Amino acid sequence: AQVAVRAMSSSGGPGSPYTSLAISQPAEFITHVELNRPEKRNAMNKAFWSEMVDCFNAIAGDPDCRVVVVSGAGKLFTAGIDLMDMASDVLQPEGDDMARTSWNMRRIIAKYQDTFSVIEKCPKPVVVAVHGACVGGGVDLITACDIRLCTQDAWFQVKEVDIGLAADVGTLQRLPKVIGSRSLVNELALTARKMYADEAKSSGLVSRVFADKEAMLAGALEIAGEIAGRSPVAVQGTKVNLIYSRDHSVAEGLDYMATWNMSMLQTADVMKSAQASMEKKSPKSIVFSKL
Ligand SMILES: CCC/C=C/C=C/C(=O)SCCNC(=O)CCNC(=O)[C@H](O)C(C)(C)COP(=O)(O)OP(=O)(O)OC[C@H]1O[C@@H](n2cnc3c(N)ncnc32)[C@H](O)[C@@H]1OP(=O)(O)O
Repeated sequence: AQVAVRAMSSSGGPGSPYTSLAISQPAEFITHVELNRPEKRNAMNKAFWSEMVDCFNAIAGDPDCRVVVVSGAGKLFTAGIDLMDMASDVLQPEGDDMARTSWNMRRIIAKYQDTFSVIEKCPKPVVVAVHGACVGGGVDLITACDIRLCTQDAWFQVKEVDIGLAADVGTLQRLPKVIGSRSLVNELALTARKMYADEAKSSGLVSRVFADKEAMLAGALEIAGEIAGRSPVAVQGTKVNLIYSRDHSVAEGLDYMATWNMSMLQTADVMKSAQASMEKKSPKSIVFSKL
């Protein structure tokens, strides 16, 4: 996995294992994953749905990556699922009878769900930076990320009802956990109305709004740098436990945490970090072992 991530540095061109993504390493321990079909508004084609899984599995196992930034190339973040590819893949499951066809359809949907669940399962935090439109599958994608940023011109649309389906790859499950108002989630999902940057910020979908894409990417890299400079044991344990706690009771979360830290507290990172803190040094001055 590690080799795959290294090999794909500055990809998108010859030698890259990906056709829909461009991967680079803008700074030590930071991986930038760019949705890279700008001429098709980064519409999520067949290649994209499987390449994201390969890419994030590789990132999960790469000790030289501690944090990921995701953004879109070109005019906007993404136009959602590729409507041209959709007909041939999702809408034509094979099977000798209804049971078998349905079974195959279920398998296809589960595979599509993996494309974004892999982001959540990756222990490295993922910062997503949205400019322009974020449509349909784009909302599924960003709700699986850990930190969401956008530009002032960004808009978000749970578009699925407009194309005749209930969103089935994460939005309906994760968006209610991201923004506090159930009523707002219902309104967005049932009407497919666009939500603009200011409302995205006030509702809690994004934590920061930037004037333009350049400022946003600089901001994303700054946040990523703060994360990458801290103990990977602490950071990855924090992500895993935050997600666990979101889906469990407080008592279950505390129990899981105790089990997690009974081993993870036995790390040199605690002593190194505590010492730096006593000496009023930044954690970024510490050299942590790779994880
Ligand atoms: C089990 C499956 C689970 C997944 C479900 C996911 C569901 C969804 O994602 S629902 C949402 C589907 N997306 C859409 O309905 C958006 C369609 N696109 C647009 O509305 C506009 O393109 C957009 C507002 C995003 C941008 O407009 P702009 O004027 O900037 O660009 P266009 O001139 O429209 O497009 C430029 C070229 O890109 C192609 N393209 C855009 N979107 C898609 C798409 N979703 N699928 C395929 N291709 C797309 C467009 O055809 C143009 O191509 P070309 O004519 O060759 O230049």
